[in-house]
Amino acid sequence: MAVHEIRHPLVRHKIGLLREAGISTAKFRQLTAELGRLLAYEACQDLPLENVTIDCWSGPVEIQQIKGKKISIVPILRAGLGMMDGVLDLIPSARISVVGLSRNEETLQPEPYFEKFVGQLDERQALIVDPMLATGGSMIATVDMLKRAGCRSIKALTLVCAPEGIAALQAVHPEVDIYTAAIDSHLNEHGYIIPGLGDAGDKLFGTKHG
Ligand SMILES: O=P(O)(O)OC[C@H]1O[C@H](OP(=O)(O)OP(=O)(O)O)[C@H](O)[C@@H]1O
Ligand SMILES: O=c1cc[nH]c(=O)[nH]1
Ligand SMILES: [Mg+2]
Repeated sequence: MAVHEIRHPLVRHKIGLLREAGISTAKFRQLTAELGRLLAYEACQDLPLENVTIDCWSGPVEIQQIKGKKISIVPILRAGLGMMDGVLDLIPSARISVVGLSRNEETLQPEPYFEKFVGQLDERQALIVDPMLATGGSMIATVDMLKRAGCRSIKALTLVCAPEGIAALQAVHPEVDIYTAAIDSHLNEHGYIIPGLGDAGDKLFGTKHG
């Protein structure tokens, strides 16, 4: 598994802004979508191209198109929705497969509550989006679900990863590449990433203050 921590100055700048305590819901949403867009740009770097001849105004011309596999964006509810629109800005025709998981605050285990996948997942590149990879449990469960549905090509886009979560995902699904804006220090005793962002879902949806 390759872990791509994106070093682009725009990504470094925006992830820094996102860490500010007291950030408004509007600003958190805006930056999360912008980072989703920048990470999607990086994650699509190796999509294969094919040459196609089209009718241009000046006559036939050979152009390049993305070949083969079509993309399914896979937001993990809720927080993954915050990145989804940014990814859709770049890939507006992508199909969307939704996974609902809620991390139990006591056990830190992901509890599934929703799954709705598009068809032909075996022919699609899945781009899972979730701002936080903490213990890795939610990402591992999502990859498990996608594989059970036949998906064979999966990438994970996250804003912040804990080293513990990367190791856990790597141990179970070594072929899944990660594209992230930051690899942080560690998890605290409550399973939160340090320094991290706090609770990304609550910040995006305005369900908790502070
Ligand atoms: O790597 P893990 O230890 O599994 O933790 C990460 C998960 O926790 C958060 O979601 P949460 O369950 O809080 O749901 P929410 O998005 O609805 O707030 C986050 O968005 C990830 O999905
Ligand atoms: O740091 C963390 C860990 C899990 N979920 C979050 O929203 N933040
Ligand atoms: Mg949450």
